[in-house]
Amino acid sequence: MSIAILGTGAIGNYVRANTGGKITTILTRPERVSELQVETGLTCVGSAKDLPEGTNLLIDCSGHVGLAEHGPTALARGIDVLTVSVGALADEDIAKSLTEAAAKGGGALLLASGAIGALDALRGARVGELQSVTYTGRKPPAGWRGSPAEEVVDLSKPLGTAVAHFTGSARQAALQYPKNANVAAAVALAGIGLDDTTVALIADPDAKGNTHEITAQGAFGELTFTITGKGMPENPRSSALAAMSVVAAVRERSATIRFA
Ligand SMILES: NC(=O)C1=CN([C@@H]2O[C@H](COP(=O)(O)OP(=O)(O)OC[C@H]3O[C@@H](n4cnc5c(N)ncnc54)[C@H](O)[C@@H]3O)[C@@H](O)[C@H]2O)C=CC1
Ligand SMILES: O=C([O-])CC(=O)C(=O)O
Repeated sequence: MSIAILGTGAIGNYVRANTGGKITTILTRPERVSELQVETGLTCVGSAKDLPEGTNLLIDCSGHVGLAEHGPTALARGIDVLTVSVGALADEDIAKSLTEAAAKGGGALLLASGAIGALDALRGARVGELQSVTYTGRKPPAGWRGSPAEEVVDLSKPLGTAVAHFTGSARQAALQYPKNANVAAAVALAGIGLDDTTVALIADPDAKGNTHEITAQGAFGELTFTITGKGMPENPRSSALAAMSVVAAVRERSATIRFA
């Protein structure tokens, strides 16, 4: 297995450090190629066109722009792309370009479960009639820095109470909060879709971590799922579980017994 990675931030670095040397190539911005090559000793390239022959997996840990920029080229070359930037699929142009490239080249776009769980239950539940799915994301104020929450609430001052700075569909959430609402998109894609999944995003001074809650009702019964994840030290916006889920997907890729 020859694996490349895009993104050398909090998630990307964790993934590289925990996949036992399986990642041999870094796809980065062209201006960073030489510097990163010296820093890491790995092959570094500035375009998906230049990924070495034989690369069969590109792991995207960069965000929506990176996936939109490099995903289609990799997929068109027949390279599978495992991504945490699930919310990018809320943009119809990006979704179309990824889908067409995958159909043309044979690569598959693999969605990491990321910072959330219960996607397996939703995927099963949607086979029967799934009536409603809601997702609530709750983070400490610092977890919303750099997002549109700042237009609704002053995150630099202590918050006296929890503030819901977004309510709407998963598609709107994913488009407006590219760094915070990938889980909303994952819940939607596993369940009743981006336009029918109801989302609330909350800045909460009492939040003990990044809390994600799903409720769902359908022919299967009822589901309530809550997880309180620890933010990554390098980036409190991103939960450690998101990075762990990518490592798990890489490890399971070569396992003979694995979850389907
Ligand atoms: N699915 C999920 O549960 C989660 C998904 N995410 C997504 O993962 C992304 C990355 O998270 P972190 O590692 O915490 O962020 P980060 O900001 O620490 O790292 C992002 C890295 O990607 C690189 N990058 C960004 N755009 C690029 C481009 N166009 N070309 C090449 N490199 C590019 C940056 O230089 C940086 O190295 C977030 O922006 C978010 O979209 C984050 C948390 C959970
Ligand atoms: O890491 C998290 O807690 C969730 C997140 O940022 C996202 O969904 O983009």
